[in-house]
Amino acid sequence: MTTAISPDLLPLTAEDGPSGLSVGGVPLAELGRRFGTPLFVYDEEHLRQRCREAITAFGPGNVAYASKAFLCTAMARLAHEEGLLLDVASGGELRVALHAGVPGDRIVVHGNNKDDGELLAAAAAGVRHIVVDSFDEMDRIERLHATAGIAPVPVVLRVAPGVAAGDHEAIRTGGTDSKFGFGLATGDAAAAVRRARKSAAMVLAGVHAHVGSQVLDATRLADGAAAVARFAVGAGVDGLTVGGGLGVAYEAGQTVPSFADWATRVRAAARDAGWRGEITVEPGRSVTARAGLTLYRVGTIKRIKGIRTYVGVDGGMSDNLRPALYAGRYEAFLPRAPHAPRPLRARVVGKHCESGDVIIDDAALPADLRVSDLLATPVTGAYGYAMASNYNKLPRPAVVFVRDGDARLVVRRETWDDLLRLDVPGPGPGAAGDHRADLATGRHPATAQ
Ligand SMILES: Cc1ncc(COP(=O)(O)O)c(C=O)c1O
Ligand SMILES: N[C@@H](CCCC[NH3+])C(=O)O
Repeated sequence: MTTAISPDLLPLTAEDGPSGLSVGGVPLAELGRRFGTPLFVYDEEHLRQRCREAITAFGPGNVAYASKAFLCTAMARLAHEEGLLLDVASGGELRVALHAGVPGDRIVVHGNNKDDGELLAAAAAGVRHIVVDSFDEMDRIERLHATAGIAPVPVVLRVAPGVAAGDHEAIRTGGTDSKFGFGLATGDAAAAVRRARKSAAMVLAGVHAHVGSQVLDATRLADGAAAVARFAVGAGVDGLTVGGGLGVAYEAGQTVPSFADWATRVRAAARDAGWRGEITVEPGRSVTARAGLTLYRVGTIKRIKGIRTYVGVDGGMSDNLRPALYAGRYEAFLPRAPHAPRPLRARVVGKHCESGDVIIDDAALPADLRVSDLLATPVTGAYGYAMASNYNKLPRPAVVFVRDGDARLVVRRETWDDLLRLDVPGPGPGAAGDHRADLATGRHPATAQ
């Protein structure tokens, strides 16, 4: 492919100008200089527009943003301001949502293995409902009701519908052979409904299914919805959530269903199954992916004659794990020349100590690419920062939201000092003696009383 980057992969406000490509009215070159690289840049207008499109398609109150795709205080606030509920999948995500000011009754709580602390925090926050995933979780909720005095909690039961979809094995969830949910085929889902109805600790508020993520075929999303809707109708349950999973285009030419297509397909499937109520969804990736891009600085270009060219950038698998984990594919462009043809083939790699640290296996790039160029990978707004790590002790990047010519830092870059903040101080350089910290208390044995 020698063509320029497709506008379909760029955030909605992306625009070419004398300083190269800008997003939200701010040139990417300026963002790279001001905030450093690697940098996650989000088009705030794009994020808000996707939230609105989802609500238009499914109706107010029927869309929960799956915060696992990308969460920080600013993102939780934005989704809440736009009228979305928040789907959190751990006590940590719940903590961020509450910190952002999202009221408990706008939050739904997921997780296949919630511990007592997470369940207590959810109950204390008065969450809209807990999505219960297992009989062990029911035991736990009943015990906490009996011993910790938590009020009966609204619960939605997660069902494994026997429909699994998604572009990689690791992100398919809805099959019967899955760690998630009560199997429909096994009879566990029906048993879970009976048990929830009898329990004094739970108020049954609905059923839920999620077939998988990065699903490009709306038929598969509809199949999952049909299976869980049929079950809900048979069981006489009132609420129906059909999960998230709507895919996005990472490369030019991929076609993806819109929120409206998704809503139409899922509604028709549920109606055919006899469902007459509202349908709730939990999109993550489809809200944030294309709104975000990553800026890197090119540091090395290694040409191996007759083999290939490696382009080394200043991030890698610590800010985008998707290529290594799911063979995720991306494109790249130079913000200084967004319309440039891209005849150069090269492998874009990170700075981590392993050969699997690949961002784009076979990227198309402009021929005049040089060291110190700013390079952008679009469609990194979902599961990029969310899965970032400190591998090789790389500080995690900063995140900025851009809008109407302003850039707002929403997550600051980690510093080298941040990399030490969890380390338990030892006896200090040069001190003799036992360097082992007490693993249970976190104190050095010499100081333990
Ligand atoms: C239960 C549940 N809901 C929603 C989502 C969000 O999925 P996506 O980001 O694919 O929309 C996920 C992740 O796949 C999930 O596990
Ligand atoms: N982390 C995955 C998606 C997981 C979906 C959450 N259930 C990805 O980047 O594609």
